[in-house]
Amino acid sequence: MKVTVVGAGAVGASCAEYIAMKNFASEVVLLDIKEGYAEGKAMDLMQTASLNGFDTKITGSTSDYSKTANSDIAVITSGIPRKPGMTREELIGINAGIVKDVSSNLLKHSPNAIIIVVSNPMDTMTYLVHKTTDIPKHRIIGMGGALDSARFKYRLAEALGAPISDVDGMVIGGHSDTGMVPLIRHATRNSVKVSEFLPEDKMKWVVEETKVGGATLTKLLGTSAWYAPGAAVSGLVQAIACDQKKMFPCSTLLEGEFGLDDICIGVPVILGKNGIEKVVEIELSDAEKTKMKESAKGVKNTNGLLQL
Ligand SMILES: NC(=O)c1ccc[n+]([C@@H]2O[C@H](COP(=O)([O-])OP(=O)(O)OC[C@H]3O[C@@H](n4cnc5c(N)ncnc54)[C@H](O)[C@@H]3O)[C@@H](O)[C@H]2O)c1
Ligand SMILES: O=C(O)C[C@H](O)C(=O)O
Repeated sequence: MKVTVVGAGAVGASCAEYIAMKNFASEVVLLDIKEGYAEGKAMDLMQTASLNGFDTKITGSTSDYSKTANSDIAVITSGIPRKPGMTREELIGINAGIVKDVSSNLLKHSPNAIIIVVSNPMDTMTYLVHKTTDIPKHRIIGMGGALDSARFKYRLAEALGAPISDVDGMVIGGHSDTGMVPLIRHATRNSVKVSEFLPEDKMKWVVEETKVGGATLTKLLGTSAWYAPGAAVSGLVQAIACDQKKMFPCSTLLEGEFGLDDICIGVPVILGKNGIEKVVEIELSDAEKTKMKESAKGVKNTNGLLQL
């Protein structure tokens, strides 16, 4: 199993590290445009192998896509991150060109690869890959919901005063400060609905903190987060590489599901060796449907800025 990660920055390197630590891939190639940067990150990570007990071979490449040839999975993390006060949507001007270029280069050398898009604004970048390549939709996956759901569980555990392992929950919708739809109605502590434990105002707090989870970290760090994003990507890569048939919320092209069309947005999917093997059309309440529609409107507005 060969995995390429384009962009050896904060998220790319974190993602390569988690993939290696989980020890399921034979090879991870990091690629970046900064001279020597990916090679340096790869060497540093390889020097953790004996300490952390993994056998995954990590190599680096400066812009040489021949090194990525025949990758089974390719992750796109190349592009600029936001700074405090910015929205993810403001990154479109620079990142759209990068993502278009990178996906085309990747597919020249790995025509059968499954592509995981991370660069922001992620739902629009996923749509861009769909529009500018000719690969089937089940091989184009946007990562956002897995991360947002992890943040949701973090906030739920905090509000409940419970260990995170007791908590389950999912966030669908667009990966944006206003577009996320945390499904609080479905969230549970050990299969008991959280509404049994939390008052309305606490649940509202959890939802609002989840939606601005990325912005909160960006304010603290001066740039956007990388540990949880890297871990979330590694979870998707492992589900595909190990054919786990796991359910994650991912951004995928919808053609009528959830009443939405011609849009990539976060919905529950089953991930296995073929990429997205199924969109799981869960029943939404009227309020959740309205939030999903509003979220889709926001993503479509951003898609409208693409020069296709
Ligand atoms: N979808 C998500 O949940 C999620 C989570 C975190 C970050 N992100 C996004 O991921 C992207 C990367 O974030 P980061 O913190 O790693 O940024 P970073 O600046 O640390 O790393 C980005 C890297 O991309 C490289 N790069 C730029 N253009 C390139 C090109 N054409 N080819 C190859 N490499 C190129 C840069 O040299 C840099 O090393 C940002 O757009 C950020 O918003 C998304
Ligand atoms: O917040 C960001 O800009 C990066 C990423 O989308 C995140 O949610 O951490």
